Amino acid sequence: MAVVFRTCKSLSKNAIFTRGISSSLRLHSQKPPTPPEPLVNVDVDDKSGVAVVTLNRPPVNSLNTPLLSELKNIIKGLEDNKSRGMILTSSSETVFSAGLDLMEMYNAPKDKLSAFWTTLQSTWLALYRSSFPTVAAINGHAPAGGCLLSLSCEYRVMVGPKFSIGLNETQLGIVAPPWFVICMRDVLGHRQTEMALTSGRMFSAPEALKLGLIDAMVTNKAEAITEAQKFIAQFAKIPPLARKLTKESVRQEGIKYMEDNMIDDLQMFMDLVTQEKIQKGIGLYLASLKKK
Ligand SMILES: CCCC/C=C/CC(=O)SCCNC(=O)CCNC(=O)[C@H](O)C(C)(C)COP(=O)(O)OP(=O)(O)OC[C@H]1O[C@@H](n2cnc3c(N)ncnc32)[C@H](O)[C@@H]1OP(=O)(O)O
Repeated sequence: MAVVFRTCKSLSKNAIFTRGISSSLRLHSQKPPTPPEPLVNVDVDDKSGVAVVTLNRPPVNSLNTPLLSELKNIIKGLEDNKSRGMILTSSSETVFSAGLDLMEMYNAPKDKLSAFWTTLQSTWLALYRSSFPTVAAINGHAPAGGCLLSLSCEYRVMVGPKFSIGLNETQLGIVAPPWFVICMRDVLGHRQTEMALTSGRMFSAPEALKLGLIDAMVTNKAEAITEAQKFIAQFAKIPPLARKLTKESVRQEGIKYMEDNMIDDLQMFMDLVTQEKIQKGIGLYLASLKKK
């Protein structure tokens, strides 16, 4: 193949060679393919040093391994550059994130399942314990893993009233792992978390505001970003090290849970998701989404 490529390349600079099913060699004269859009975009404001991190995986920003991996690398990059803050939002007009990509969990080989979950764990930990202030500008629906990402930030501004947010796992017949529970309990307290999680209830933005699941409701994305910037600006005069250590201290339970239980948590996920009845449930749910 390498020899073929070299020979052909000399014929035309923009030639791409493909082998068809019949193994015949075909030559297409065409421009080089445009690189794929990044799954996550980052835009750092020169003046404030605040990064707007935009999930960009149409149509619904479902969280697959490559997206999670990109998000983790971006968070690490922001850490290395001593970021002043991060605003997490979506390029979609209606969906912040549809949560975990169910295709990653459906009929997947064990090595892929395992890579998916460990990437989710490490991305979540990077976000949850990040030293800089984090805000979710929730400009669309945020079910399940989408809600988890926003709960892992320090402040949530949501566009309302028509979008919804919540950890709906039980409605799907799956169980939110303990660190999802910790995240929700951090924000809602024990009683409301129990009520929300056992029912898998999704909340409209006004309901979420009343409950304290979000901190502010606005009418569009631009306002959400402005509110997020205002929240982050409050920390301009707080010494970053004191802030970081305090955040770590307040979030100690979740951080420690993940650090101490990564392997058990992976095992729990694998045991649950590979069960036949769970697979069947995910398949039916996916089919119902596609039928809509
Ligand atoms: C086992 C332990 C694991 C526990 C943890 C689980 C956490 C999770 O995050 S599980 C995922 C739960 N997510 C959901 O329940 C959300 C499902 N999606 C929706 O409710 C809706 O898609 C939406 C409200 C987010 C958006 O609605 P909209 O009308 O704009 O779009 P749709 O037509 O429904 O979807 C477009 C397209 O995307 C596919 N899709 C939607 N969500 C997911 C998903 N989470 N994973 C994979 N694919 C998804 C949907 O099937 C459509 O596909 P087609 O274009 O092929 O029809």
